Amino acid sequence: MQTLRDLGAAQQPQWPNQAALDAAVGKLRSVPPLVFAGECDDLKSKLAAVTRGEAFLLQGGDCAETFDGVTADNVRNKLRVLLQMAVVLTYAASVPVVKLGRLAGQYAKPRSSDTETREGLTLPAYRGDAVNGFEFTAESRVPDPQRLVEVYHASASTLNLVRAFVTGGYADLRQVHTWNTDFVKSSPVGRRYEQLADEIDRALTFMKAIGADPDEFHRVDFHSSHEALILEYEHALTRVDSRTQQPYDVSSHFVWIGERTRQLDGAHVELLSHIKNPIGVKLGPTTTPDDAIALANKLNPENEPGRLTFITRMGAGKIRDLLPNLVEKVTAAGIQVAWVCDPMHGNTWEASSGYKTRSFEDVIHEVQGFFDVHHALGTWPGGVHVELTGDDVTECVGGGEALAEIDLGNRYESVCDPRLNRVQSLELSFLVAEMLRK
Ligand SMILES: O=C[C@H](O)[C@H](O)COP(=O)(O)O
Ligand SMILES: C=C(OP(=O)(O)O)C(=O)O
Ligand SMILES: [Mn+2]
Repeated sequence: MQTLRDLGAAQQPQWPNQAALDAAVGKLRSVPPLVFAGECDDLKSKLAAVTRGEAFLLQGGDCAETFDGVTADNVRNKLRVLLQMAVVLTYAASVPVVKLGRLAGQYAKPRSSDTETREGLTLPAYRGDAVNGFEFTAESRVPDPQRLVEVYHASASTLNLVRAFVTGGYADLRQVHTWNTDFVKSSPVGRRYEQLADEIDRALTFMKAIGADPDEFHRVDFHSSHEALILEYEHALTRVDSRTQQPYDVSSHFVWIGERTRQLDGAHVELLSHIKNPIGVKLGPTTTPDDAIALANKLNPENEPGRLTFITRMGAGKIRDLLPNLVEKVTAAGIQVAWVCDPMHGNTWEASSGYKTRSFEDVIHEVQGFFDVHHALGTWPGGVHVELTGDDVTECVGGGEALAEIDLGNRYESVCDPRLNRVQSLELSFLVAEMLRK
């Protein structure tokens, strides 16, 4: 029988011990699903609204989650900044915002190089906590399939807390001020947010006065997503839904195929073509319109709105040249797709200190280019996909706090790509809200 790996699967770990892999996969096949297929369908209908130009997607979280990062503070801070950004976008632009965390499963990383060399020592590259350890020792860098079981448990803990927050009152719109308390005095963007929160308070008081049900504001819809990279993991967590008899990848509500694994005949496209979740594909600067059309035909043969999201990541200097032809041809082919901008992955560079970084200004330029291209074509700029954290890290330069290259070492905590910090994330949301309003 042909296996997924026979199809040519890019970016897979070389597991050293087949018996250990079989045991981990066996365990994963027996565990309960992390999400319910009906929830995936709900998200799909929300993404259909994005496709129709009636809603905007905010997708964000770490480049790479870590097992050590599964703490209440870390999860809460990430959720909090996403809720604040969503409020800014919804209120300032009067557009419904679909909230999608890049979390509870984002543990595996594709890499440019299979190895990493430090001071003359070459070891296998770190491929995310799903595969091996970040620590630069030969022992830690050996792929260990037991980590896949740990990914499941880490994802379950994260999702459990997120579900508690979004349904249990933390995400209640009447808490708009509370999300900002430790922040407001220290930054201009915090004060700007506070003014917006005051306006929301007044609007809520008004709505209550005219008889609206305050419980309407008590909970928010929030979904999970990650890159479907490790085939054994995603396949083991694919289950047949008892309602519809259709297969769903129950590791997450939404999964996407990365830029490095989107080969039309490759294993990732094959696997995701068989599941019913809403899915995404990253499209980098080498993508031709024919590539995109062929991917859409294979991944969404019924052309169902909400099923497929194209996440473009061209780079700030290229987007105005490359995106128009892509969007124009895909649209002319009648393809139903949500267009989302990842302004991070085309804009990474190495600072002289050796830290991988991105400039906030490049990020904004790419988003502005994305809006301008869609505006010129009459298509809908459907959302943003960002690497961010709720903490005050120093990983991307620029922004209102004018973080400089020299500051990067102060608090650089990412194990893979540099993330926007809390201030930069909120600033981005105000700028995107302005673009949306226009
Ligand atoms: O997050 C995306 C990729 O895994 C990452 O950009 C690859 O980084 P690398 O070029 O350091 O391998
Ligand atoms: C690997 C990633 O991106 P891309 O596939 O676009 O390079 C990512 O989103 O972290
Ligand atoms: Mn990344």
